[in-house]
Amino acid sequence: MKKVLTIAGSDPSGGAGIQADLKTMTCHKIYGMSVITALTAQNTTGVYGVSEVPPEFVEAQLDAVFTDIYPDAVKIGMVSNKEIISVIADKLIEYKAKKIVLDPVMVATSGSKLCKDDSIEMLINKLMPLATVITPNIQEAEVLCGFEIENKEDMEKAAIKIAEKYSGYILIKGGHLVTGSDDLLYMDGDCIWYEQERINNMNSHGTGCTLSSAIACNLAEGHDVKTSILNAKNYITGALKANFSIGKGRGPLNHCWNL
Ligand SMILES: Nc1ncnc2c1ncn2[C@@H]1O[C@H](COP(=O)(O)OP(=O)(O)OP(=O)(O)O)[C@@H](O)[C@H]1O
Ligand SMILES: Cc1ncc(CO)c(N)n1
Repeated sequence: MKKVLTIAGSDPSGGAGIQADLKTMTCHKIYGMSVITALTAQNTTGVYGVSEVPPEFVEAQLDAVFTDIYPDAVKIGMVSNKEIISVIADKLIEYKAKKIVLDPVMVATSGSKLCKDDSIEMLINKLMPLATVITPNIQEAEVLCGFEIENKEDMEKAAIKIAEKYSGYILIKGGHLVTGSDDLLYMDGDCIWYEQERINNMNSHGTGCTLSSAIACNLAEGHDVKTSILNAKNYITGALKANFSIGKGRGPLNHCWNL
């Protein structure tokens, strides 16, 4: 069985963060492991509190995992401050971690901030260079490129701009565009569009976490980046189409739809 590690925040309501990642891994028949960076008090209606894990304890968790069960791929989600980002980058370098999917989580679906403004530079300079693929949504891509994105043409321009600072694969997710849910993969001047008709389902809490974990699972299985994204996109589409509906707000996906 392949092993994947998620480094992310906890969502006690089970739709996003660590919980979404571990469910996704289990439904891919992958052995999932988790290093928790922050506790959040959140549910389908919003984020009501965040308690960051001390960086030394993030470090202790990373040591515990890497010295015992070496992951075949790593997914990084919510990393909310500079100290935590720095410690993660140092440890990933020390343990020579491979196949790293970085979801630069900045804001929750509900609109709450999940990272401090002054940590973004550290994320760009220390963590992004280690990633095989980064998966910003539209809003996060806007922060990374410095201009507004309104359509697919803007997404291509944004990817070209982000590529000035980052040489790996860039997947800009189009889930927040009104026109459709097409995602753009950019690398070395090549654009690949993963086209998907918009599914009429407001229960999309945790789609970003789930997609990046599914990509990590596919990379761990030995698929290349393009195939991993195609498979992950099919998985997320199925999980949205399953039309699961729980909670009082924007509900989670049905992670088990494929079993
Ligand atoms: N209504 C939808 N129909 C089809 N695909 C969707 C829909 N909403 C999101 N997706 C897909 O889900 C994936 C995650 O995209 P999205 O832009 O929602 O990420 P995100 O904002 O990081 O997610 P999160 O809500 O977890 O923060 C992408 O592949 C996107 O295309
Ligand atoms: C813990 C956590 N990570 C990521 C997201 C983004 O969906 C969220 N809402 N919560």
